[in-house]
Amino acid sequence: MALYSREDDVAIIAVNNPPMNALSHHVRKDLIKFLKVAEADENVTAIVLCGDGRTFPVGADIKEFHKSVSALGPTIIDIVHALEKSSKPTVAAIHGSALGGGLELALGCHYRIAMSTSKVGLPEVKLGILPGAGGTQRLPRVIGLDNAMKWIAYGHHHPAGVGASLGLIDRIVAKGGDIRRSAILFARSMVGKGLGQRRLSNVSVPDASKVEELMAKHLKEVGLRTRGALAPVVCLQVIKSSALLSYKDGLESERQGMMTLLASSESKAQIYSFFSERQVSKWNAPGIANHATAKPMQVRSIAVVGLGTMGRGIAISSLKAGKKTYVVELNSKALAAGVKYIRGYIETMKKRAQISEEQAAAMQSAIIPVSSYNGIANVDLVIEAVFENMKIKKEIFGKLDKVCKPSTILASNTSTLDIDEIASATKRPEKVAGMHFFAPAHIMLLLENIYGRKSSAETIATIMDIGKQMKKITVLVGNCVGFVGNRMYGYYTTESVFILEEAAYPEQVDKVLTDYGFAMGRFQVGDLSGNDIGYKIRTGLGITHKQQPAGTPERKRGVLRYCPLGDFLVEKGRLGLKVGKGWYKYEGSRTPIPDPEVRKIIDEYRTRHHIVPRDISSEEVLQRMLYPLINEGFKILEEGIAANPWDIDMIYQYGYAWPRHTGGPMYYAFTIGLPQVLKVIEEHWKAAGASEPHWQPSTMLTWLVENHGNPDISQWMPLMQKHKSKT
Ligand SMILES: C[C@H](O)[C@H](C)C(=O)SCCNC(=O)CCNC(=O)[C@H](O)C(C)(C)COP(=O)([O-])OP(=O)([O-])OC[C@H]1O[C@@H](n2cnc3c(N)ncnc32)[C@H](O)[C@@H]1OP(=O)([O-])[O-]
Repeated sequence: MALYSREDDVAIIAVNNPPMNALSHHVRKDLIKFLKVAEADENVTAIVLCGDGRTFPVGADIKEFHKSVSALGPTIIDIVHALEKSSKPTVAAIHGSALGGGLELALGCHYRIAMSTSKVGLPEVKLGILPGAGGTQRLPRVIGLDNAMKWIAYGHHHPAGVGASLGLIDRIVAKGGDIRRSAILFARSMVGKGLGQRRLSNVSVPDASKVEELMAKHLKEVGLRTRGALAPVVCLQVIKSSALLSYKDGLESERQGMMTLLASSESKAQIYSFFSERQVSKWNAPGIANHATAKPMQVRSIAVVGLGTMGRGIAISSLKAGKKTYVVELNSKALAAGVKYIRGYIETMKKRAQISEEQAAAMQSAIIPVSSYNGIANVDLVIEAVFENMKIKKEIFGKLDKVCKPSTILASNTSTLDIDEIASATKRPEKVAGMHFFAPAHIMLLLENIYGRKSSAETIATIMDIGKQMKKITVLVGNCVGFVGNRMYGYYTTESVFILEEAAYPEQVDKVLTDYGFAMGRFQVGDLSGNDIGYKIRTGLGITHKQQPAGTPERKRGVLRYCPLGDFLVEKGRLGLKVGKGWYKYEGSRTPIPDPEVRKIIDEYRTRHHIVPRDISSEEVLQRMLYPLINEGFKILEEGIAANPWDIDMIYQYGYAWPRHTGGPMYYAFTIGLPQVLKVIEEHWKAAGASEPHWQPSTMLTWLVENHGNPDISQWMPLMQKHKSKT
């Protein structure tokens, strides 16, 4: 709803639809109604539009999308035009965020004032759509075509100050000021001033003459940064019409663009992603607790043990979350180097205005370097980030268990090792869990938290809460080798080298993946993170080429098919970008260059095994790269390691750069259709059999297809639970 009140001669229309004042149908009806009241009331000389509670409206009600109510009149554009047409000055009073349809309402107003702390933007492209209430036509008229293309094609939230510098915001109210009072005074001061040029539909686009060069520039950039996503391109085409067509015709092209995008599978995937980002925080650990039943422990101090690349990033995330941060290295040189890096990075963030002077000073003084475990006896949470070795980790956990106070939670940043085994080195397994950050930990948004068999409800609630305080997309999963992300990824990399054996070279496989939307292909990612990481894991499993007794078939490990090409690379020193060569060669930049040396290694290997390379379609490459990963995702769901498909999809979007406009591996399977995915998996399983167990179809996938065909992704787990409860 919206509320109407008057302050003497100024009408105040306040949107009141907690938590974010989304412009649901009932709100829209109230807004039109109250605008008519204000317009008709002779005692009213000006109108202020604002939001109650946390924020100004943050846009259309996304929950109404794809429901008939979203199109029910009045629409947001109707309200925009009513605000603009008003004979009395209309002023938008912005606090919190004015986003999407909310900012479009403000663009309907004759004036906009905002709190200095507020944010403004048109983020619709992140939902796979475009600003559909005049934003594509009105924003360019205020901030120019160039800026409008940037704002809309990428959908960032901009500080109000930036909006003011571009002429979008007419007055900034300092922190602590009263935005509503300021707006009333401002509105009153505008009474009697001409509104002609304040009606944006009357104004022309300032840099319209540059439309072709700007279009070319932004299309190129969008092509590089949003890899194959439809919405950014359609946004640019529609914004272009603001420079070439009348306001009315421009609006029509906006309406058509919106229809195209709303009907696209991409926008459905991105809207699914919007709600999934929020769903994952509603965690559930079956048989232990869930987000509603468990209470987190208060954490004032965090100790990070090990200041390698991961430890440094975790320490910075802890400092950004306002925690007293103990940084631990037993070796004084390593301690000094780690602290130096962290202090330097804080200064860099300050220079980039990512944090304020005060925040930087507070972070600097919250760093406590420590060179013995005794120094962290009283911390609330320890996050261990040392070398990936079980023996070393158990030793450290054993020592921490002895020195830390009983309430201290001990978490490991391991990316694959068994949490229960680590916990067994302590007398407090209920206080042990995994917190798997992704490199670089202070940049990557994903935090994969792992609960062990004995982790307590409070321990789980606490690590989930810390993830939220670090502003991470925090996903809770159960304990198994490789947890969710790396467990699935293992089959992605396994199949990739099988494809090299049979038919393709690294650059061909990677092109299929980047065309699909990944920022980088599998082999380029291997070179970036270091091919020796995978080699160490294979060495730990005893399966690398070098470790095999003489006479062991190169392409077999017991009954399992094996491909040693990745081993050959590492054994030849081709560790990746860090040494200038891996699956590609690198000549002074991060640009991967196909290397004839690698082709030679692959060709010689094929010759040795009498493999005649065959043609392979992009479709087959894509299916063989993604379907084993999806199949494993279903196995993870049936085992209860992940509670919901969106947990997996958020892990892949925020940890493995899975393209957002396809939703993630599980949502992608739903888009393709589970019967089709199962059919392909079964064909490979029939062909490969026990030598390639990653193609053995998941029981859950098979059951869903046989009993429900392609049920909506939101129904997968309820259907499974119902089935299980009957059996
Ligand atoms: C014509 C027009 O051109 C078009 C068509 C449009 O306008 S399209 C719409 C364009 N607008 C957007 O894209 C902005 C979307 N919102 C956000 O980006 C964020 O909310 C936020 C503003 C940055 C705050 O983040 P937060 O972290 O502080 O809180 P939260 O957890 O996210 O949100 C708190 C709760 O509010 C819910 N919520 C937030 N925005 C919503 C919206 N626009 N519609 C419906 N629900 C919304 C959210 O699901 C969560 O619910 P629950 O989980 O508690 O049940």
